[in-house]
Amino acid sequence: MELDEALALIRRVPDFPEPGVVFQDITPVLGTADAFKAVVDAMAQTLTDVDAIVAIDARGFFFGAAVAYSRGLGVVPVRKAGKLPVVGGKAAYSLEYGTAELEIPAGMIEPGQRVVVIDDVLATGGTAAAACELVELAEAEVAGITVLLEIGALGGRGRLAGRKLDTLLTV
Ligand SMILES: O=P(O)(O)OC[C@H]1O[C@H](OP(=O)(O)OP(=O)(O)O)[C@H](O)[C@@H]1O
Ligand SMILES: Nc1ncnc2[nH]cnc12
Repeated sequence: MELDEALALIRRVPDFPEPGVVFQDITPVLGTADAFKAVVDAMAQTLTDVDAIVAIDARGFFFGAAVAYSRGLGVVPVRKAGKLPVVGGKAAYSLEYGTAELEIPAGMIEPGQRVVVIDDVLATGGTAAAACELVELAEAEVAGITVLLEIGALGGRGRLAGRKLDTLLTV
């Protein structure tokens, strides 16, 4: 399947999870074998010199794990607070529809490693910026951020200024 056809499967759901938000639902991309492959392959091609992948809880796990597997890399889950048994660092952040805290597992990233952060959607950039903060807290380098979909009007790209940012689609 062509990448464009795969990306066209993303559904826009008005007023979810709260009034005024247009939710970009990537579920049909996950559930359609050819689309999932097209998207994962395209995300994997954005990586250059990389030692590890950080994938963001929860939707980022699908893409981060698949990209890591396809590139022969490990995947480090950055999780919503309270889910990891051994925590290396914590960062609070706000996103389009709320606030939360992310945690990185201890000892999974070596100082100096080049790490790419992977997620499904970039909106305000709060989540991705927090994940980058955690990578840098581990004294590793953020080699890039790769997302499937960027919501341009919410300014996430500006929040990540100076970093390598790859997105397959901007709406
Ligand atoms: O750029 P931002 O404004 O920070 O928003 C983007 C984040 O929002 C969504 O996650 P959500 O917290 O809804 O969690 P989920 O993946 O568990 O559904 C999405 O998967 C990104 O991680
Ligand atoms: N509008 C949106 N759709 C899907 N995921 C999101 N994360 C933050 N804003 C979002």
